[in-house]
Amino acid sequence: MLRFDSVDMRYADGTSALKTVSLHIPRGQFCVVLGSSGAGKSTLLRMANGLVRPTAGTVHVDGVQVTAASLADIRPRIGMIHQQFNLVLRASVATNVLSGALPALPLWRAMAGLFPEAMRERACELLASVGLQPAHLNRRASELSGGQQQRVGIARAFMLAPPLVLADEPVASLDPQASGEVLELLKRQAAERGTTVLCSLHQVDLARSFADRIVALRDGVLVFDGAPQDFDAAAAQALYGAERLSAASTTAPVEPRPTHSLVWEAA
Ligand SMILES: Nc1ncnc2c1ncn2[C@@H]1O[C@H](COP(=O)(O)OP(=O)(O)OP(=O)(O)O)[C@@H](O)[C@H]1O
Repeated sequence: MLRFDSVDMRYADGTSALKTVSLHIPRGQFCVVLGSSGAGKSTLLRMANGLVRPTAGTVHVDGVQVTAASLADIRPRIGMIHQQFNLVLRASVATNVLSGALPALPLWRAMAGLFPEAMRERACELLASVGLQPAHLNRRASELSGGQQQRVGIARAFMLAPPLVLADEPVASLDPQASGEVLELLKRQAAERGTTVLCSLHQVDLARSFADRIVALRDGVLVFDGAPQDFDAAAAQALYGAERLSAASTTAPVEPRPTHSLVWEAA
C-alpha cells in the first residue's frame, strides 16, 4: 500500500533528514513511527503525500509513484490527521468534516461549498461513528475540546474512504486520557475499513498498545522495524537514550517544536 524505497531527504539548508530509508507497509496495517524530535518522522509522512520530494529514492502509494504529475491522483487516496488538528475554527463541525471531500470535488463546487447530498450524509455518519452527537454538527469547531476536535479531524480524514491515512503525532496536543481514546478510535475506524495507517508518535507506551508494527528512526536512519512486543526496554533505550526515555514513555502532551515553512494541507 505504501512503499519507500531507499529514500534520502536533504533539505535546502543541507539538513539530512532521512538516509536510505526503505519501508513497505501492506494494506490494512497500523504502523507507528517512533523517534526523538528531529529524527525524521514528519519528513517521512510528508513524503507519502508529496509535500516533500525525496532527494533520492522513490515513494509509491497504492502502486502509483508519488511525483508532481501524480499528486492529483494520489491526494484523494490519502486522509490526513494533524497534531494541531488543523480545523477551521470559525467554521462548523459539519463544514470541517466535509472539507475532507474537497480533493474529490470540481473546483467550482468546492469554491461554492456545494457538497452533494451523499457527502453530507457521509459526514453525519462519520461524526456519529467518532462519538459526536447531532447537536455538535452546527457548532463552531472552536467550541469543542481538544479531544473532540481531533475526533472531527479523524472524521474528516475518512471522508473519501481513503485506503491510506497519515497521522502526524495525532495525540501530541492531548492529555493522556484523550490520547488513548483518540488512538482507539483511529484504530477502530481503520480496522473497520481495512485502511492502512502510518502514524508518528512520541509515546512508546501508546505505540506498544496500538501499533501492529513499530518502526523507529534515529537521525534519519531506520533503526528498528518489528512487532510491538519486540520493541522492548533495550530497543527503547537504544532509540532515546536513558535520560530521554522517561519523557518518551509518558503520555503527557508534548510541546510542538517550531515548524519550518512547510505546512500540512488541510485535507
Ligand atoms: N523545511 C525544512 N528545512 C530544513 N530542515 C528541515 C525542514 N523540515 C524539517 N527539517 C529538519 O529535518 C530534520 C527532521 O525533521 P522532522 O520534522 O522530519 O523530524 P520529526 O521526527 O518529525 O520531529 P518532531 O517529532 O519534533 O516533529 C530535523 O533536523 C529538522 O530540523
